[in-house]
Amino acid sequence: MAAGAETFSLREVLVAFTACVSEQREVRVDPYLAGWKGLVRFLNCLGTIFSFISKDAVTKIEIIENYRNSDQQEKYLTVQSMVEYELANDLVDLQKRSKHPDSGCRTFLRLHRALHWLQMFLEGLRTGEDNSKTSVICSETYNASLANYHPWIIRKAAGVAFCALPTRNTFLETMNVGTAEEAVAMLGEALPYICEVYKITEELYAQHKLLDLP
Ligand SMILES: CCCCCCCCCCCCC/C=C/[C@@H](O)[C@H](COP(=O)(O)O)NC(=O)CCCCCCCCCCCCCCC
Repeated sequence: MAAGAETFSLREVLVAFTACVSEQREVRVDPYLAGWKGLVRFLNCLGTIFSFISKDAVTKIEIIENYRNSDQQEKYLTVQSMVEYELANDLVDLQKRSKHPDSGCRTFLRLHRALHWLQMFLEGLRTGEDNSKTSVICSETYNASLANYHPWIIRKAAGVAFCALPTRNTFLETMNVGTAEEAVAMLGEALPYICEVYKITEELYAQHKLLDLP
């Protein structure tokens, strides 16, 4: 485990996702990115074998952060306002990546798909047997979700990296939220919020036919 892991608690990350949904049922971008940044820090604690994954996540987080720091920052306050602004101004490549290869909409979609994996993975961890293998939970949930969007070489590299994951109980303790039982309880509290963020985004993207953005 890399230095710094002991000062890090996954609770703060999950709390960020609980702050994502506004009273109008909009998804706030800043806490969403804060949640992902925390997950990336956690992933980095698990070892350098995961750095190709965290680098890609960081690239995507930074693309959206740049929009949040631009002249158009208020247009990127929520996922709803981002979609509305980019579509109204023709800022999204709908068929193939060309004029706007890094639109907020296509970049956010990549994180959104990864959130689906996260939701399934955390649920698998929460309900798994004490001595079950995190690597198995991880690869099963990855194959059922994100893998469908990844080329063979990425799937292969991901599969190799998953083998480095510790057992479920060690993994739960690495989360620094107390005992494995306490970590499971925290997952139970946090997961409905993550599911809600996922569901709202999925509905929005489906409504605008954006779920297959190149
Ligand atoms: C705990 C183990 C973590 C395993 C992570 C499982 C997810 C595996 C994802 C593999 C992605 C490989 C990197 C490359 C991806 C890109 O090709 C691909 C497509 O992008 P493009 O359209 O711009 O080309 N990118 C993506 O799909 C975005 C992937 C973002 C992955 C972020 C994963 C962060 C994982 C954080 C784990 C934290 C675990 C917390 C547990 C309590």
